Amino acid sequence: MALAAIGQICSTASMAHNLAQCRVVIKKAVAAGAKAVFLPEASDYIGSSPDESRSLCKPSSKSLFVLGLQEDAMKYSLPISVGIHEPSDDPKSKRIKNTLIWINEKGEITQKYQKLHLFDLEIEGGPVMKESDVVEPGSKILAPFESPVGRIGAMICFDLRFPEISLALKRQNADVLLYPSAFTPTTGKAHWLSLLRARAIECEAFVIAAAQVGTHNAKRTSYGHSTVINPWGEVIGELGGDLGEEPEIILAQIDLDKVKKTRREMPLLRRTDVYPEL
Ligand SMILES: O=C(O)CNC(=O)[C@H](CS)NC(=O)CCC(=O)C(=O)O
Repeated sequence: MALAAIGQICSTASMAHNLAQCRVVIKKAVAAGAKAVFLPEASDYIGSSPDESRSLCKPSSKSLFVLGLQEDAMKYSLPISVGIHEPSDDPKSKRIKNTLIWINEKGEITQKYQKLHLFDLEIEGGPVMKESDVVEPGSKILAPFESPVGRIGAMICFDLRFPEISLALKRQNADVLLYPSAFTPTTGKAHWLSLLRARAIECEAFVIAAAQVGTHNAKRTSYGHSTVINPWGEVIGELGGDLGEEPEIILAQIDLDKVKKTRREMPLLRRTDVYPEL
């Protein structure tokens, strides 16, 4: 049993401002005795145009945002999961990476996951997004890794719509599924909670979804509603759709016995003789 802190922020193009918001979350987490902190997708920045997003992008070793979080992780002996942007490995590429990094309690980056599914959306009279113009997709699932709150399976935002990836992580014994996100208000209202609960129920795992909230710039707003769900599908922590006075957190006990008990009481044995194993 360990306490997780999930922070909800509103990133802008100012990395200093975004780091300050994350530090409010971290301070609250430390005061509460949390054993790990979870921050949203794109916590480092949300640009107002593809060009701005590209120009703000730096290697994590040179990002004041990432260095600041590494310093805090070390100072408080507190691991941090956070969504950031990184340059492509191909110096000629015009696209950047949408990455989740795990900073351990010594302040070292020990895990990286690059978002597999990119969000291209064109809703009539609604939001239009073309993430694939700016972001290059990853090409592998990150094997689940150990943390103070259990074995973590990392995904990002739009990955939530693809159960194949969460099922593959569950098959590798993930206890906790992460979906750091920046959902649109339109799709969030319609689908966010149902998808998160479905992933928790079908994987019999905890789901931790730290979300961006509120108005990032004249063109972008996020749905918020950061959520934590247990392996039975019950919402054990939830925030609202406004930033409020300052970034808020959810504190949630991650009880790994609940994962074992749920999987023991209702085994979900797949018919891989009939359909392929994921
Ligand atoms: O722009 C950035 O830098 C950060 N990235 C995002 O906000 C991404 C891509 S635009 N958002 C999503 O994947 C939302 C998915 C969603 O809303 C849904 O599946 O309904």
